Amino acid sequence: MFIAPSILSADFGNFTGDVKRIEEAGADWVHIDVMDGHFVPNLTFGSGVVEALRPHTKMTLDVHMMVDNPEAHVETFANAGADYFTVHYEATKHLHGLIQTIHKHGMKAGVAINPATPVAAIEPILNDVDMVLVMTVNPGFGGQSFIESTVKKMAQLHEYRREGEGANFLIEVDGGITDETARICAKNGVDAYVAGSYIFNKEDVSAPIDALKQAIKFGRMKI
Ligand SMILES: O=C(CO)[C@H](O)[C@H](O)COP(=O)(O)O
Ligand SMILES: [Co+2]
Repeated sequence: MFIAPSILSADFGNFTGDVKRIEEAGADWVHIDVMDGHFVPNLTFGSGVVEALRPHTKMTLDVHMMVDNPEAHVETFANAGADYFTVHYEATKHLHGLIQTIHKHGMKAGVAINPATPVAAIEPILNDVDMVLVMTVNPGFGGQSFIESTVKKMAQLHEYRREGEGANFLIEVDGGITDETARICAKNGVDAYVAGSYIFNKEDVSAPIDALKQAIKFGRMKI
């Protein structure tokens, strides 16, 4: 299991300090939400934040691109030190080619699906990706509530991975993740858990990270 705190809810004036705090508290990845004000209404940050964080942590840098035309940014994020580069199915016309380009640049390729997008839409590329991100809220903002109807997509992906030949992707969830919702996701085969407000809204970030790990362990026993 991978716990991936989203720095969307961190202190924008002290990203390196907050990244050190989550690393010491046992987080595995840093989730970096890139928003362009077009694909989603919000604007956040670009590859400069990845480049600035890279020397300060050994954690995997998990970049979530909520932008139109993600093709234009593959090279800069690869050079900045991103490990996962996850693009939205809804944001590109040439998903298969984009996955190839991401791999050519030495990054792991993820594909994200919005709550209204079915798993069937990405089935043709499931054997080509390293991760599928099931959005459990509509993208754009932190602090929203988990959308229950997304759970069956986790189960479908888990089933596909178990039955299908050549499928080797991780399943990630993002949005409204708490100990309660993480337990539901864990029961449905999820590997990576993004949480922003649940972690950073607490004084002591180790308590929510520990609570997530416990909930996931418990949920996995029910698979
Ligand atoms: O991609 C995102 C929003 O589009 C964020 O990663 C996500 O919302 C995390 O925030 P929270 O855990 O507070 O819901
Ligand atoms: Co995200």
